[in-house]
Amino acid sequence: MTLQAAQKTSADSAKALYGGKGTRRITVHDIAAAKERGEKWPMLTAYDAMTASVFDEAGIPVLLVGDSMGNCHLGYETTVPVTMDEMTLLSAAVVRGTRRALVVGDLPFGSYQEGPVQALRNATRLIKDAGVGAVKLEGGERSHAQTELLVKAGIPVMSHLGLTPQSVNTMGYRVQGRSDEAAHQLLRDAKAAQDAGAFAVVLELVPAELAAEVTRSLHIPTVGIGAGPDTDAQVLVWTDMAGLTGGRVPRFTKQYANLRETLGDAAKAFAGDVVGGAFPQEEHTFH
Ligand SMILES: Nc1nc(=O)c2c([nH]1)NC[C@@H]1CN(c3ccc(C(=O)N[C@@H](CCC(=O)O)C(=O)O)cc3)CN21
Ligand SMILES: CC(C)C(=O)C(=O)O
Ligand SMILES: [Mg+2]
Repeated sequence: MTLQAAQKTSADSAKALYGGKGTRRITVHDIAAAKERGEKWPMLTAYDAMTASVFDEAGIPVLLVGDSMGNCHLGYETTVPVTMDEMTLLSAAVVRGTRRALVVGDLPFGSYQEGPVQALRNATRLIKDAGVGAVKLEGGERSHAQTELLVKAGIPVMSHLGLTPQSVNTMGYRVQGRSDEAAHQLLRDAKAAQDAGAFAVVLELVPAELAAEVTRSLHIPTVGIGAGPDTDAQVLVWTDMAGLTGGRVPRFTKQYANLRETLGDAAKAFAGDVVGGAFPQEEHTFH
């Protein structure tokens, strides 16, 4: 498929999710309706207002302010150091840059593990101070009480299972759910998330067959990343998808542009013009 055709397909599917209107923000009800209609939808991460506005105008219906901002935006090695202050600041920027997308904010490591009350306090901050429409947290059974309290309080929750990067220090970055026991645990986690009231479940780095089984067993949508073709939605980290991430990227990523090269070339051209005296010219100059 050509990129243009791919873009058209993406815009069309987003339009379907918008119910053909596209004049208001997507809600979790639109997400539920898309699952009933069997529609697939795209999700991207975003960490700033300008990039978010590009994705919003491109028709991406759901934007995740991921704690992947830790490595993709803030220069940390992992997502583990990301704080509530950082999440709140960048989530607010993404909300300001968008008009139609449902903005989901990740709850960072240490902001909900103490228990439901801590989770509610921090999720409330993202809802009130940043203006996000939903939050995401890692863990199914282990985060059941947190999810339940947030949903009771009126905060939509997206759950995140499989590879949960906030646990990198215990699990590493390996494919999850390969053994029978691990597959059964993933199914239990997915059910726990659904029972607690989650509106969607991210499945990261799990075998495609298992992701398909989880997708069939739930009435809420699954959002895959490295989980094969049979989830209801797909999410990618935007800097990976656009070719801006430096160094190694996960094998499940597809690169749709090469922003690293494009930006580098622009910077080199500017530098050359300054050194060679070709910039600024008369049209850039005031008298
Ligand atoms: N830039 C970026 N992209 C991501 O997708 C991402 C982040 N950052 N940060 C948070 C988490 C961490 N993620 C990761 C990190 C590493 C692998 C990785 O190295 N995967 C191996 C597969 C390992 C196996 O076969 O078991 C790979 O080769 O892709 C995967 C997901 C996904 N998330
Ligand atoms: C990879 C997605 C699901 C995520 O949690 C993030 O970007 O932080
Ligand atoms: Mg995350």
